[in-house]
Amino acid sequence: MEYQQILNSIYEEMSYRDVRGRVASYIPELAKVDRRKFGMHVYCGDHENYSFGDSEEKFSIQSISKVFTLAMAMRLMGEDLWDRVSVEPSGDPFNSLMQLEYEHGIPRNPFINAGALVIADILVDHLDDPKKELLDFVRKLTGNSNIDFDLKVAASEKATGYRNLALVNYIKGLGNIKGDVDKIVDFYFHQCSIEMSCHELSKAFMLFANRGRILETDEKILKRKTVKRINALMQTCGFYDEAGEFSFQVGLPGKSGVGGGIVAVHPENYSVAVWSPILNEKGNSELGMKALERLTTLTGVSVF
Ligand SMILES: NC(=O)CC[C@H](N)C(=O)O
Repeated sequence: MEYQQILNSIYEEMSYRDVRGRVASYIPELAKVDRRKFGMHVYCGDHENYSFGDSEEKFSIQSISKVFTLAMAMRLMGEDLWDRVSVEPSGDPFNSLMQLEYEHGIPRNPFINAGALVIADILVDHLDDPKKELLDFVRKLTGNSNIDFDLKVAASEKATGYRNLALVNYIKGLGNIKGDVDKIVDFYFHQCSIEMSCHELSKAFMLFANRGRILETDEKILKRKTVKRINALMQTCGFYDEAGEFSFQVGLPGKSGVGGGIVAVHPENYSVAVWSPILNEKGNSELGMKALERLTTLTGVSVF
């Protein structure tokens, strides 16, 4: 079967009516999103794109942004980065504080909130205008200069971001945050608020399926070793305490966000983004996971 046929059958088979979860509400602005939204985009190459549903509609990428900031931090710090953040799955929810105390403020991995806040500290420390440089980076990967923050979402998260404030203060107390905590959470809330469509996300993530090169321009952005490391981290840590289940069902490295987006890559082959805002109890898109399971089952292609 061709990719477009496979996507068509996933779209026909599946609906928001089949899942029981809820749209994220702890960030009030996200609760306003229509639960019926559902889209997917597969990016194989410049002229090979396949999609269905709401694949062109922008949504809040939330924790998917942690992959972009990790890539930027690795470009700045190389292997020294691993003195500040570890590379093990946490087995705990994304916003957990538990492990920090007995692991001396070194977060388990860069994709839980604790780790992403340490990465945010590094970017705020190294860059003159970190928000602008992050947008420039994502715009370059997609070739799309209109990618931007959703300032309402950033403000909404700031107003309710008690756990993230607790995390950043706690890690600072344990000595692994250098900068000003308000600046760090401000950057973090903005990175999470970036709005992108499935089309744009799958295009951006071709970087990790194309040996660190931007597909359209062939510009080399990341070393191959860096791509290997980031894909390995997506495989083992991209879904927090559901990383095993995602590997088991889908069999691709990937990253989710509480906006209901999931991006996954098949290294050296394709990248796929899916969006359905209904989340399961682990904070990952319920329909999105099911749709990706169908994709790798129907194509017969996964990394395993
Ligand atoms: N898993 C997520 O997407 C969480 C991101 C969200 N901005 C938070 O910090 O809670």
